[in-house]
Amino acid sequence: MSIAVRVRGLRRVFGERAVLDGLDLTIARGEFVALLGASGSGKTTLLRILGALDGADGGEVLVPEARTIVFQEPRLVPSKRVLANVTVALPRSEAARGQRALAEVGLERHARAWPATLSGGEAQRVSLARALVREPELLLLDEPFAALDALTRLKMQDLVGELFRTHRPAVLLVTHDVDEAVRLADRVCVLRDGRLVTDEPVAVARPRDPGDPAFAALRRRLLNDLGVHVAAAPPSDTPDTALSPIQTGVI
Ligand SMILES: Nc1ncnc2c1ncn2[C@@H]1O[C@H](COP(=O)(O)OP(=O)(O)OP(=O)(O)O)[C@@H](O)[C@H]1O
Repeated sequence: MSIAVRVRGLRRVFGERAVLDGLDLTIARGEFVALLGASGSGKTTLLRILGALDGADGGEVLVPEARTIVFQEPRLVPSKRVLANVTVALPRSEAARGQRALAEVGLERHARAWPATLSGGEAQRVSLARALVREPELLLLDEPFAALDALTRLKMQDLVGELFRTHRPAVLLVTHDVDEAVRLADRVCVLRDGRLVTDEPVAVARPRDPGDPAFAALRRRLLNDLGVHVAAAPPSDTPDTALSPIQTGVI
């Protein structure tokens, strides 16, 4: 297995608290890993360290040079048109790639638009195009769909799945949404008390259907690992409307 990310014994301390405390994580090249954890468990801290936006207090972190982060908010430059936002980090000679990246996220006709005229979902697609145009070996996604409405979120998940299959970067996706993690990832991890308490492959056939018993069983296990106790699946004659919000998998 060729490795994209190797983290050993990672420690990060804020004040008195070791937010990351002996964390180990390996991501293979081209592997999609989802990271779940309660609010404040240190997910963003880990992502920021992998993206070199923050330093570690101990341990070993090996990541590829070619890496990019997509945040919850698109962080576009308001004074640059959409295409210029996408190509901002490219040499001028490679600007044509920006147009192709926009086409991949379905926004080729918005190349000359200003960021302020885009919807939230469109702006986030631009930020994905900006990240992928550099062909990163590691793509760090920090709750990239959290601010979007449920329908846009599902469409974005499909898009990220497609882009992942085309570009094949290693991905670390931080999310609060257990279903999103199970839909997209090759492996899911749960961060608690400074380290990964769960790290397991997603053994659910693709395309992944939340109605698949293997999907539901993994969801239930992950929610339990996150401290949310969910009863076993209801009998099949129970109407869907009986599902509680927790069973949608968003923590
Ligand atoms: N620069 C900082 N200075 C002090 N404390 C910090 C700093 N950055 C993060 N923390 C603390 O570290 C803990 C973990 O924060 P982090 O943002 O990594 O959690 P998270 O799991 O991403 O949470 P959420 O899911 O709510 O986004 C929190 O208690 C936070 O207050």
